[in-house]
Amino acid sequence: MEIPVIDMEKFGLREGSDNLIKLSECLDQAFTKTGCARLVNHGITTQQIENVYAGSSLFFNLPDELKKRYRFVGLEDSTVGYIGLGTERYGEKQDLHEGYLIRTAEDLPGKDLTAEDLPGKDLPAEDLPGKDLPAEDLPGKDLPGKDLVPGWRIATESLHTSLKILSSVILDALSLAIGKERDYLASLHHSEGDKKSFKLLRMAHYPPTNPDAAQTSIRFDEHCDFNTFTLLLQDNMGGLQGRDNDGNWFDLTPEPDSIILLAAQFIQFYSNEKYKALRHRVIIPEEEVKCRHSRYSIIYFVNADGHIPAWPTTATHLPQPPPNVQDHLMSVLVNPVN
Ligand SMILES: O=C(O)CCC(=O)C(=O)O
Ligand SMILES: [Fe+2]
Repeated sequence: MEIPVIDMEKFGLREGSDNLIKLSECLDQAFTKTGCARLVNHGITTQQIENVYAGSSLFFNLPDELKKRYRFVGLEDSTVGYIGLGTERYGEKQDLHEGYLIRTAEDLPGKDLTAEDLPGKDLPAEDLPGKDLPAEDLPGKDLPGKDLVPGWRIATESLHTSLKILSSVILDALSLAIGKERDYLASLHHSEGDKKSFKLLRMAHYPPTNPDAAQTSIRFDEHCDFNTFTLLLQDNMGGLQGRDNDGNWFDLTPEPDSIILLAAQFIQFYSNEKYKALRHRVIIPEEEVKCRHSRYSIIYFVNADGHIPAWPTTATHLPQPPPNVQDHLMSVLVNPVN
């Protein structure tokens, strides 16, 4: 399966509407054909991405008791926090991923998480989790006794800002693609960062495993996303797959600096089913060196505001009246147990 490549530089991102029309045509083709695209020359630098992975590596390698302090408690009370290994399950198999969900970088662990918390607090900084990274890349390099993950927040904020800019261009182009005014989707996606916002950024970690684990487990079981569209960044470990219209799985292979764009449910419903949310999953790589290695990814879920109908009131194949986005999310998301 050939994944459509969209070169964002060609459209001069923030310029004339003519370019936006061209982008909307590319998105229309990509979403109609495959439900996904590979974005290149999107303006986000390798360094921005690597810095976030470095912080993720530092955090996810902390002991469980510490990570659980930041536990996600469910969408009703809060949309943010740490989701532990095995607390989300999408199918028969055991999911092997953990993640940290945020609305803004401020939701990441703050000054309350210091070197004092670490079991190995007397160790030199280079022996702290993430020691496989060069010392100058370590977000917590100013240890000991300081805020442990300031670099994670700073790096995440920078990446998040860039992802927001990219996503607003895509929202505008998709509005045109579904035959609406340019600002149509933006007007349904106002909220950002506040308690009501369901635009979420997830830092994900897939711990090392072994080839036999694939019998009973999977890194992330198949599903489609419930938001509008998803921007997905992955390291070079591989395993991400999408499912085509005939039910066959194809690889969404990592390529340096590219971002995978996935059509999700909201755009499926609001395009009158012209676009289909892409089913996807992350498998345990067959290649032993890869499956014995951690995998990191960053996923930006662009979602409409909580009070917006989850599907149009004109959709005849769906129950009417539609629930709002917030209630719909609550009903479909697997609520982590703890
Ligand atoms: O980590 C990945 O590559 C995929 C994760 C995913 O599909 C999700 O978080 O919805
Ligand atoms: Fe997903």
